[in-house]
Amino acid sequence: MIPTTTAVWLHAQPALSKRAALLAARLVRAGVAVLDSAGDGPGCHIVLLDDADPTPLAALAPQRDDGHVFALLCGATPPPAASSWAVLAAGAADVLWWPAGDADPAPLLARIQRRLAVARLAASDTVRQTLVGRSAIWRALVDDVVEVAAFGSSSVLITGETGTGKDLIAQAIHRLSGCAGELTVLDCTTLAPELAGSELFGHERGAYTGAVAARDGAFAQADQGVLFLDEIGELPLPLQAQLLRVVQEHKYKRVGGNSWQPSHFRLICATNRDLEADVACGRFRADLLYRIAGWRCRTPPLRERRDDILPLVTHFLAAHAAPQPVCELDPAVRDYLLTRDYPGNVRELRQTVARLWHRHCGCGPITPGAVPPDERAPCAATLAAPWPDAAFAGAIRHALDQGMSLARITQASADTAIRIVLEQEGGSNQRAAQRLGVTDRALQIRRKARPADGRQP
Ligand SMILES: Nc1ncnc2c1ncn2[C@@H]1O[C@H](COP(=O)(O)OP(=O)(O)OP(=O)(O)O)[C@@H](O)[C@H]1O
Repeated sequence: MIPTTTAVWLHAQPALSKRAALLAARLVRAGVAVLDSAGDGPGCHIVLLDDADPTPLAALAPQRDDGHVFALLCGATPPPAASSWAVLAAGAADVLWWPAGDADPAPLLARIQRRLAVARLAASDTVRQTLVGRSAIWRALVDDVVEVAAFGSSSVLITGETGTGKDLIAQAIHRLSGCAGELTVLDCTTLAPELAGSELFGHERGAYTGAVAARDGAFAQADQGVLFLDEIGELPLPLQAQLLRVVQEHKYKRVGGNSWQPSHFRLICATNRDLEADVACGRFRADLLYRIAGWRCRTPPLRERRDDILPLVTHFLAAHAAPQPVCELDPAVRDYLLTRDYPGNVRELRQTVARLWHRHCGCGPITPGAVPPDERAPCAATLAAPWPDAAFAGAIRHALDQGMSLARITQASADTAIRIVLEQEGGSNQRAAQRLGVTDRALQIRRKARPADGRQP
């Protein structure tokens, strides 16, 4: 049952107000607090729509990026697939056919309950303090990871460039999955072909020269826990074949042994390779890929989530500064960190912060002198680069191609600048106004007039 402290906002197109009243009564009977349809706030939003026209979704429930909008399509027949997809594309977390106002709300309540549970876990200190990031793409990934970890048991394949947090995600899945056993980590790049069988499956005494005692392998160690095969894409083909049965049936034989040993483990694999391409060129077995990829996620490179740079910097600085409070950044240092490239992704950012920290001394903010001399040139070049640049012109060309007016483009540019700076300044209106060169009051008025300015235009 949903706690009654949970707000559920009910919105409906005018023609559906009777249906909404019936549904509200059912929800209240189920112990849910139903709030005024005119309001907006934290909690779940339920929107009743005429399935012939799903477009009013955004107007009825102000666009949210927390995945808490549920659409009920109220046509007499099941909605056409295109309507459902259109509603999802407009921002709904899920779409249900709602043929009658007094239908059983249990399916809807189950979905709301799941969303709220995922949101609670994703917002918990343990998750926020380890999987740091506030960009929409990162938060969506964390929601997915939390859901699959805590509410599923499938194998997970994590793909992504080096340094993007694959290892961290694997650790988080282990923590959140609530399994009794440990996280057993095996780096497939370190498996020597002649010892790999023993590393994975263990061996019996006398199985080969030097095997003076029986030994457990990774699959035995991972029993009741999680087995993390890092860099699975580097596994040689013969070893891939050996994994098929144990991954599918959760039983294996030790090297030199005859009996099947059971092992109940959850499998997580990670790679920075394109496994589909490897399958296509015969480097990776398709049958193994299907088995390890019960659920997949991709950790985005830092260049796709630049809004996460400052929160990550604060996170790494806090670790260096503890137990002292984290120090501020001089604006030039902040610009340097925000505009620099990070081919090594978060790992490189972490090392960059460590270098700054080691050169920083005394109290006060970290100043530009802390940036190592050999790293200053690209920064100066970036700052000296002309603006607006080709990327900006490309974005404007795209907007014009979409038929946008000058007013709309101007509006969207201002909205984007405000959104970015507010995110970078942790929501502080005062600091954001200072950076945007407007007064506090002017920014406040604009945000009030355009409440969506904190989101993607
Ligand atoms: N979202 C994040 N929050 C906090 N730290 C992070 C985050 N993402 C990555 N890191 C840090 O960056 C470093 C690299 O992360 P990790 O080892 O998980 O990356 P990876 O994708 O597994 O890299 P590789 O493919 O090279 O093994 C680690 O020190 C990790 O703690």
